[in-house]
Amino acid sequence: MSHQKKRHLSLKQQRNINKHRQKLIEKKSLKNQKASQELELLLDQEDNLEIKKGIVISRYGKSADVMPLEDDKFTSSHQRCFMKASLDDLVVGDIVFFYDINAEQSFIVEREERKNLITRFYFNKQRNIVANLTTMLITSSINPTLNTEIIDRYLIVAENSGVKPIILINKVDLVSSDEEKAEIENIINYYNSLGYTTFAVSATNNLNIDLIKNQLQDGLHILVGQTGVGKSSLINAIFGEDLMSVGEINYDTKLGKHTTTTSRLFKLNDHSALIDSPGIREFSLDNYSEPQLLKGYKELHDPTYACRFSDCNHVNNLGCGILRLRDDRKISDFRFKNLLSLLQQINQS
Ligand SMILES: Nc1nc2c(ncn2[C@@H]2O[C@H](COP(=O)(O)OP(=O)(O)OP(=O)(O)O)[C@@H](O)[C@H]2O)c(=O)[nH]1
Ligand SMILES: [Zn+2]
Repeated sequence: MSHQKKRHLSLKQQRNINKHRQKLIEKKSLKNQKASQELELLLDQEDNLEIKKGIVISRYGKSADVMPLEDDKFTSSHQRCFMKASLDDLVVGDIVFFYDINAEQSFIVEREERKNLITRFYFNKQRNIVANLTTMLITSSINPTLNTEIIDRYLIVAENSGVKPIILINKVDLVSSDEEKAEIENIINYYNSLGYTTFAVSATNNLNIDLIKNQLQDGLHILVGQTGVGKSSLINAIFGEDLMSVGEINYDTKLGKHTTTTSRLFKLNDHSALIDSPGIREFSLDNYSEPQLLKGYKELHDPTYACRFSDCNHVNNLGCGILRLRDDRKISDFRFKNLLSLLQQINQS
């Protein structure tokens, strides 16, 4: 293998790949049919095989679809890859190195260290959902009602994973009274004052879609939110006519109702992509601890508002920082209410 072909690899990665290749050679008599086919392919073409860098754009059971990266830029193709057993927890967004064998069967031998990882707890198990996110677009809508508790829940997830949250309040074309308008403006101003970029948008009227696009020039982004808030509509509005689906072959450009459960990655430009992931569309905080929950509340980052006792019930305990925060009017009523409700939920589960 020439140095030219390995130019994207660090020394450690080269070492790992060489070790893997050595192991394959040693295991010539592998019992597993698939593995020996892979082995033969690798050995037959050893000198022609190129190691490429790519990003996982979809996962299916024992395989993954990988989009090759050229000079770290997104491309327009993808190939089906198998992987060594120790890499079977790969998720969309993972950066990998693979032997480029052919479009139907290539082989992943290395994963780059993740910048971050979003997991979800369900069926009693922690499951990986998506890796290496830059932005989480927390989507809500004013119709039927604006649910700020769900916004706060996602903020907790974003704060604990090191992903930048942006809050979208969709369907503002449906605002019907000055009173409602003022209420929404208050909420937006409050989140902005905490340092969270928050936009009132309308997918239907194309309102402020450019503001969203400006935030998505670089990196991997995901839209999350309850069903019906307009995530698919917003993705269509963000992409306009140029929606490019690489996660699925023959995927319709209009994101209408679909039943697929795999995450898909849509390229926005050479350096930016949007992920649509049913796995993270909604989820609870079942496996979050109280300190993690409190970490997700910026108002509590001021150490003067720590509770005096570690087993504080935040209801009538002396020295409760959260109650003091409210008394000092350093937290809005709606955020305080959501906080108590979320604390109750995690303490029940
Ligand atoms: N009035 C109005 N309706 C909207 C807007 N955005 C979406 N909708 C409507 O809201 C409904 C749900 O939109 P979707 O884009 O399917 O919502 P979703 O969040 O992708 O829903 P799931 O796929 O179930 O998660 C559809 O009837 C849309 O036409 C908007 O900005 N204004
Ligand atoms: Zn307390």
